Amino acid sequence: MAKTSEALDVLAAEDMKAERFSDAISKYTELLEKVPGESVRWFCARGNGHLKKGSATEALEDGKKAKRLDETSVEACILCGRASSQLGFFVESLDYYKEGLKIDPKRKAITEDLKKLQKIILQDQEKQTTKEDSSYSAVTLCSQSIYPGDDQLLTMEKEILEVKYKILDDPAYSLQTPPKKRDAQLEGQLVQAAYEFFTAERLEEALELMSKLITLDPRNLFYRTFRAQIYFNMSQWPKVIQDYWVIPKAQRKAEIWKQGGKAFVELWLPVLAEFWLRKATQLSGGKDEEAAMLFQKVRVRRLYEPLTEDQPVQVDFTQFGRAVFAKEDIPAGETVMMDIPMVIAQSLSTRHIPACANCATSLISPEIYFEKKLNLMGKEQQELIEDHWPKVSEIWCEHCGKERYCSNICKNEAWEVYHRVICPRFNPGADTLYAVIEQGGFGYTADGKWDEVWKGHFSPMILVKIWANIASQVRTMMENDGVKEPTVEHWARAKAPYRRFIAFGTMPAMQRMPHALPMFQAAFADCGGGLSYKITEDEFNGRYYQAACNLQSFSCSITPYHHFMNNIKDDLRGIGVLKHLSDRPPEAQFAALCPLHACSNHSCLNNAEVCDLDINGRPGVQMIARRDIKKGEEIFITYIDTSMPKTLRKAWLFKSFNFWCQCKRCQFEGDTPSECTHCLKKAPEDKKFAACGKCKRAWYCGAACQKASWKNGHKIVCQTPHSQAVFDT
Ligand SMILES: C[S@@+](CC[C@H](N)C(=O)[O-])C[C@H]1O[C@@H](n2cnc3c(N)ncnc32)[C@H](O)[C@@H]1O
Repeated sequence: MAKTSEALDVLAAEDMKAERFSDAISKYTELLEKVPGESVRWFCARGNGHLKKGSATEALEDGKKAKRLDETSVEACILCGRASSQLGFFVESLDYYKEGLKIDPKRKAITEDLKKLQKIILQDQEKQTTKEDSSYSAVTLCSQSIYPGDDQLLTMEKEILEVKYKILDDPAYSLQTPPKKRDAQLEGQLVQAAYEFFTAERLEEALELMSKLITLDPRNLFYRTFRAQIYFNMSQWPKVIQDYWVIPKAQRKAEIWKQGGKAFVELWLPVLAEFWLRKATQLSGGKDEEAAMLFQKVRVRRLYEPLTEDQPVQVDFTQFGRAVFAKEDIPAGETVMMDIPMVIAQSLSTRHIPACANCATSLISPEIYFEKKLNLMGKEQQELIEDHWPKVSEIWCEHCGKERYCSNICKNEAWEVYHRVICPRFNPGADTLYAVIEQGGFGYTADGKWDEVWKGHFSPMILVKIWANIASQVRTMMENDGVKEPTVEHWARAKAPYRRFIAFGTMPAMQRMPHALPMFQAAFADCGGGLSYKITEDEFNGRYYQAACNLQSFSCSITPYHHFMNNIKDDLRGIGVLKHLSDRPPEAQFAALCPLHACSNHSCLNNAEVCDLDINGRPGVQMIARRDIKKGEEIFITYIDTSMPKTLRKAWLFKSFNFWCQCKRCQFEGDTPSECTHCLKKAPEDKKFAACGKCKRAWYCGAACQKASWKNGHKIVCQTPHSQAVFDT
C-alpha cells in the first residue's frame, strides 16, 4: 500500500536518525515526486542525507537546486556551505554562509559552522606556512616575449635614432677604419689619466682623453665602453648609444646591453630599450634582477600610459608586479581611476536576473521587482508603474535564443566580438556550455553522468569569452588577409591584450574540474570560417588563474528600479506603492576583467575602494579614495573582508589568491600572543606576551619592542577597526 506523504516524511526522518542515509535519500526522492510544492524542503533534507553519507557533491547539487527554487532559504545556504567546505571549496563555503547570514543574521548554526570553517582554514594555513616563500616572483611570472607589432615599432625607433640622433644602423662602420700608428705606452698613460679623472668625477677631462684615444684606435672596444660610461655619467644618452652601437652585437657584454637599455629608456625609445634589456637578462642567465625589473618597468609604462593619460594615476612595476601609483594628490572621496571591462560574465548564482550579456545593463521589469505584489496592487498604482517604470526591452540572439541584450547595438557588438564563434545554432559544440551555465554549473559529463562540471567561483563564461574574443579576432584577420589558415602573427595579435593579466595558482584547475576541459574543447573545435582553437590543459589552467587572480565583481549601478524611483518623486500616486517597495532590487552580479583595476594590489589597510560606475551609459568600475592620497603613494584596494583578524586574512588571501599578504597592516599586527610581533622571539612555554593595550592585535616581549614597533608602523595600523562579528580570535 502506498504510503501517505506525511508518513513517508516521518519514516525518512527516522532513517536519518538511525543513520540509514541511503534509505532516507530514496524516501526524499519519492517525496520530491509526490509533493513538488515542498521541493525546497525535500532537496535540503535529501542533501543533508548525502552530506552525512559523505557524498558532498550530491549534497551541493541538492543545496543549489533548493537555492534556485527559493533564494531566501537559509537551510539551502547552510547545506551549500557545509557541502562546499567538505569539498575543500572554502571560499565558496564562506560565501554561502554569508548569504545565509544576510537572510537570518541570528542563525546559530551558521555562526558555529563559521567557527569550524575558521579552524579548518587556519589548520590549512599552518600546513602552507612552511611554503611561505614559495615560487611567486613577479618578474619571472611576467614574460619578456616580443609583442606582436613590435617589429614595426622597432623599425620606427631605429629611424628616430638615425634622423634625430644621427646614429646609423651600421654597427661596425667606424671600426673598419684601420688603426693609426700606435704608441702603446702613451695610450696606457692616457687611459690611466682618464681613469683618475673619471673616479674624481672630472668627467669633461676624462671624456677628452678617451675621445683622443678613440681617434688613435677606433676599433678598441675597451675605449668605446669606457667613453660610453663617461657619457652615461654625464647623462648624454644619445652619445652612450652611439658608442655602444658601434660595438658588434656578439661582443657586447651583458653590462653593455643593460646600460644601453637604460639610455634608451631615458630617450624613451621603449621597444629598443626592451630589446637591449632582454639581451642583458638573457646573457646573465636570468640572474640580473635589475635588468629584468627595468624591462618590466618599460613594458608596463608603454602598455599602460595610454590607459592612464587622463587619470590621476600611473602604472609601474614593483617587486609585487604591476602596481598603481598616484600621479598627483587625490583628496578623499575623489575618483582615483575608472576602468572599462574587457570581458564580463554574469555570476551563475544570479543568472536568473535579467541583464545584458554584453554590457551588464540591468533589465529588471516591474514583474521581477514586485513579483506577486504587482497583481495585488490597485489600478492607480499599476498605472503609476506603467507610466514610470522605464520600458525594458530584452533582445535575444535570434539564432540561438540563449543570450539576451539591452539593445541592438549590444547584440551586434556581442555577435562581432564573441558570440558568432559560440552561437550554438552555428556551433553545436557550444550547446553543452550554455546548458551547463543555465544549470548553474551542472551537466552531463562525457561519460554520461550528471555532475558539477564547472566548480569555479566565477562563471565559465569568462574563460569562454576570452577564447571567443581571440577566435573572433583571428577570424577577422584571416578574412582581411584573404587566407584560409591563421598565421602565428594572427594568434599573437589576438592574444596580446590578455597578456596584461597575471596568472598564478598552485592547484591546476584541470585537477579540480576535469570535466570542464572537454566541454571547452568541444565548444572551440569549430569556431567558424575554418578556424579551430585548441584549448589545451595549459591554456585552461592559465586562463583559469588569470581570471581567479584578476576578476572584480560589479553590477549595474543605475537600474530601471533607480529610474523608477527617480521618476515617481513628484507623482503623488507614488505614496501608494511605497509599502510594496523592498530595500534593494534583485541585482545581477557580474565579474569583469578590467585592465587597470587588475594592476591594483591588495592591502588590508586599503586607501581606495572599488565601486560600480556608469561610464558613458555602460556599467563599469571606478576606484574612490578612502582618505587623502599623496602624489607617489601606491593605490591599494582590498580583495577580502579586512575586518577579520590577521591570521584569517592571511589564510583567506592565500586560499583565494595564492599570495601571502605583505601589506603594512600585516607587517605591524601580530600572529599570536606566543610570539613577539616585533622581534619574533617565542614566549616561554605556557606563557603569552602582553598585547598592545589599544588594539590587542600585536604582542610584545617588552617595552623596547613595543616602542620600536609603534615607531616603525604599528601606530598607523593600531587605529584600524576590527569586527568581532563572526570570527573570534
Ligand atoms: C590583481 S593582481 C594585482 C596586480 C599584480 N601585481 C600584477 O602584476 O598583475 C593580483 C596579484 O598581485 C599580487 N599581490 C597583490 N596584492 C599583494 C600583497 N598585498 N602582497 C603580495 N602580493 C600581492 C598577487 O600575486 C596577486 O595574485
